[in-house]
Amino acid sequence: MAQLLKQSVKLALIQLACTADKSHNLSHARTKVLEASKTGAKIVVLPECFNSPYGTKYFPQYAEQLLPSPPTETQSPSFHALSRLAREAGVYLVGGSIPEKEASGKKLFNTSLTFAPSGELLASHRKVHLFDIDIPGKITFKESDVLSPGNKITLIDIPEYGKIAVAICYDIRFPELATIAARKGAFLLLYPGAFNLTTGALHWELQARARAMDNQVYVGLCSPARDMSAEYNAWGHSMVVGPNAEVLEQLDEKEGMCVQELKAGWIEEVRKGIPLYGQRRFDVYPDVSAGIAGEGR
Ligand SMILES: NC(=O)CC(=O)C(=O)O
Repeated sequence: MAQLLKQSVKLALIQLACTADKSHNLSHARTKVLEASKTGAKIVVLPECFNSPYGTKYFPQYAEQLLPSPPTETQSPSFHALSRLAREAGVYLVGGSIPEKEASGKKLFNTSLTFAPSGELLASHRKVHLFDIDIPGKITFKESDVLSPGNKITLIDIPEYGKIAVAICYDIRFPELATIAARKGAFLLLYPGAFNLTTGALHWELQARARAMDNQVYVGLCSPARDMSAEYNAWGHSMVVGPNAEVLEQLDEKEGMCVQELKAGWIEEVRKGIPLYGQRRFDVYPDVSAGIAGEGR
């Protein structure tokens, strides 16, 4: 049987210090992505909302339409900066996420764009599950006050390496998305995400390891660095987890970068030892991946 990850590849997660200045965030991301590419990383990931503060009052102000053609560059600065950067660095760039304004201008989304080393847009993922929570005395957040949800699972076929899945932050709490992506052959689940000091301490590592353990795949979570002067304090702790749910690397809360080699053959080795894949009982419960098309764009 063919290996899910066709050849070993270095993954870099950039835990970026994000500010309220969009053009600074874009140029700082460029510096860090170029630094990541010098380590030999071929898949590079930025955090959720890396070009804007994370907060519902900021999304309308920072949102961009995603217009690929040249005369519209001023309307889509992040789209163009990420595309150019993927080409300049020669990497597959999972551009964290940015607030997106739909063409009609009516709806806003939290959207992740993935570019090939040619600069071509390979996929866009709109956060499917919006972050609406209310933990008394701790944190209340309601993305759905201003954002609309996406409606697809995003699987991206990278010819040299295999399939990866991209989803955003709160999406990780819904294991169906991960299971469907893994059953459709993903070797890596990537989540740009910004948990906070309450939910980060409770669930960040647990979620990453659970998705890896359930599906026996690699998982990467990429957070912004923590900024205690911002209204929303990100947890940080970007991490790479292996298919045995082993934490390969985890940062603290400060700006930094995880660079890890994902090893071809390791997923198959893990699945040989604990052969969940041949032991499922679809005669007892349904296959959640049946009939669902994972799409790139
Ligand atoms: N920010 C999010 O989307 C999710 C989060 O912080 C959590 O699930 O906790």
